[in-house]
Amino acid sequence: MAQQAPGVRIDGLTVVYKTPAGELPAVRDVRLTLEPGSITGIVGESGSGKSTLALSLLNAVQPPGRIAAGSVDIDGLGDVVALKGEHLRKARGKHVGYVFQAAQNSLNPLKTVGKQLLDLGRSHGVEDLRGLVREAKELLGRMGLDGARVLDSHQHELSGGMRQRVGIMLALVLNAHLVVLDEPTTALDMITQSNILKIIREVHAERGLTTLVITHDIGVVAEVADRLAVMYGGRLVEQGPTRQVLGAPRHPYTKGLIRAIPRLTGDIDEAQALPGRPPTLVTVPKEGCVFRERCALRMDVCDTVDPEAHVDQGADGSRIVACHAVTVKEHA
Ligand SMILES: Nc1ncnc2c1ncn2[C@@H]1O[C@H](COP(=O)(O)OP(=O)(O)OP(=O)(O)O)[C@@H](O)[C@H]1O
Repeated sequence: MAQQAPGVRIDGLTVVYKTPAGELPAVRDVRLTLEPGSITGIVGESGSGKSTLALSLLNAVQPPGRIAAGSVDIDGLGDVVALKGEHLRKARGKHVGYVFQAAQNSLNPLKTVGKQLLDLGRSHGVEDLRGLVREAKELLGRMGLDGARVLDSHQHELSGGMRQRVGIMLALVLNAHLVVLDEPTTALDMITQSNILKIIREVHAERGLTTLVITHDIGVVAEVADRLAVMYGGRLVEQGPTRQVLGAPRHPYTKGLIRAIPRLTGDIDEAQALPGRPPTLVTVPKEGCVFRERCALRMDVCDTVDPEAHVDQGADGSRIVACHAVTVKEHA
């Protein structure tokens, strides 16, 4: 089954939002490859552009946003940026399963979960609707919920954590082989979160999926992802195999994120919050390095030249870092 997992190649992707100050990029010139069968985590603080990037995988960026440049090439689908209308609708759900960040609120309040499940199945031409319900119950059961009861419930009868799990079920139930999970576990306590991440990993392996997990919580990525991409101010600043990036981070922003998490440093007294705040669309620098305002390694060149992504090919996959200071130090 593993051969069904699609590869994804995002190249030169720029997504802008219209603001009173003009069209400003929330995602800028992003290049990212999701290897077939891998789990990739994208991590970054609020506003770094993670959700916008995730929506682009479905060509689902809504006005006032638009994809201004680049391509998202998915095996079996082609460039989704060029897909339109019915082709696009069919691709969503069937080829690309997704849970949006707002999953907790995205259920229709007037219909039971079961009715929405049937609507989803019908809109994608599923003939075996009984099979679909069976599958949904099975997934909900694995996530610790009473499937029959949940399917009979309306949104208001479910807690935030239950809705989140319903969102994950809806992302997986149509058997899409590319799955995008945006903040899949934010409403959950630590034990339930860990449990859900374990299930996501199991289902990923059983079905031979390619999975993208978006989160602000580097601990989530540490638990679930094979590869990690770090996003800041609409740019990908570091990428690599999760263990390597967490064990030996190279970009000053990645180092700061890791230092801020007691769970990862192992010592609550040693955790240090990252100073300063992430930029907004308006305050993000238009030229030079997007991270320089918060960076201890800032040099003159950072003010004017956007650092290029530097690629090192390793046995476990490439490590990529975009930082002048790192490049100067490591390649002096
Ligand atoms: N509809 C919109 N109109 C204008 N600006 C937007 C819109 N949606 C997002 N943005 C801006 O784009 C930037 C990226 O937002 P995005 O939601 O992609 O980031 P994120 O990393 O997913 O953050 P969060 O975790 O808070 O959702 C932010 O500065 C945000 O304010």
